[in-house]
Amino acid sequence: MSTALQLANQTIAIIGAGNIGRALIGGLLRGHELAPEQIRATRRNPAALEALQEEFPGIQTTTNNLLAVRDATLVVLAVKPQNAREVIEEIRAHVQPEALILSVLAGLTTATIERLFGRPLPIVRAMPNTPALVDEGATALAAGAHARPEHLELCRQIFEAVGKVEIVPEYLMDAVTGLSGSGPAYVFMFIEALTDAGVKQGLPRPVAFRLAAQTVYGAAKLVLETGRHPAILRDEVTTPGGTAIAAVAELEAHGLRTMLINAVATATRRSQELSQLNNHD
Ligand SMILES: NC(=O)C1=CN([C@@H]2O[C@H](COP(=O)(O)OP(=O)(O)OC[C@H]3O[C@@H](n4cnc5c(N)ncnc54)[C@H](O)[C@@H]3O)[C@@H](O)[C@H]2O)C=CC1
Ligand SMILES: O=C(O)[C@@H]1CCC=N1
Repeated sequence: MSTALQLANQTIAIIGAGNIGRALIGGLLRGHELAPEQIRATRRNPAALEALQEEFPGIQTTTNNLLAVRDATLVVLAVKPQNAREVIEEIRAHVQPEALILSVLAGLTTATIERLFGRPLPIVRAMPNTPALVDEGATALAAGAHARPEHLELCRQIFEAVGKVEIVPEYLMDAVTGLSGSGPAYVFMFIEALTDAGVKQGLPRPVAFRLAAQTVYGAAKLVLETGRHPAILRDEVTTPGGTAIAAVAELEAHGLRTMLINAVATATRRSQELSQLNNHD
């Protein structure tokens, strides 16, 4: 029989508190279940750590990973994939035997992480995205071989503080990385392009920018809140013989859908390649 792990009882070390790590600290503290003193954050740049301390008063910040992990019950690996090996080799002898490892690293399997630690340990793999910074993240979680359901639940609580969570089998994490992990980049390009399009038609850039961003936000909200199929919602915009259908035909002619399908396939392949690279000694 497994017992639930309480977020309030955790001591959390965030190794590599950059964009994603910072988003998690914000979400954890806004949830009010955890005191700032229960969080230790590391990164390389002392000035950036000072800024983090100012943003989140009370958390412990250090450039010393060993100091951060020694009493941690949950260790979050949030460095870039290329720094993962050195960081794991540095901390592995100092991580508590019972600690849960939560990895947000793209393209590093739980089996590889376990091999780098050199012993069986509970690992949960997460693929969040940067809208977690404004509590609108989309995160997928996958359990490693030794993670128990209560470990997965604890991680779900952490990411639900900064957005929506899906649980998937680990083999789907590359696809998640291609879709929602990398997806904000595609949407930002879309907003930028839509802004340029408005400027080309004579709108002042700040006005075009606000209209473009709000259109993307509002359309996403309409899909999520109504639960209706996007094709039906699109049909409601396209007045017969009107403006929207003329533009839709143009987008179809230039292969918008195929472009996105291929872009996500390419990002998924790249995530698979990174997994292969990281699997080799
Ligand atoms: N940026 C994104 O949209 C997403 C990133 N990820 C994953 O999250 C991880 C972090 O990405 P970001 O936050 O964007 O990167 P980032 O570069 O903002 O943060 C990484 C941090 O790690 C620190 N670091 C590097 N070496 C270190 C060491 N030896 N000890 C302690 N800290 C060290 C750096 O100082 C930096 O602050 C990556 O593995 C990436 O695959 C996952 C999902 C989305
Ligand atoms: O581009 C990357 O590798 C990371 C993972 C998902 C988004 N950014």
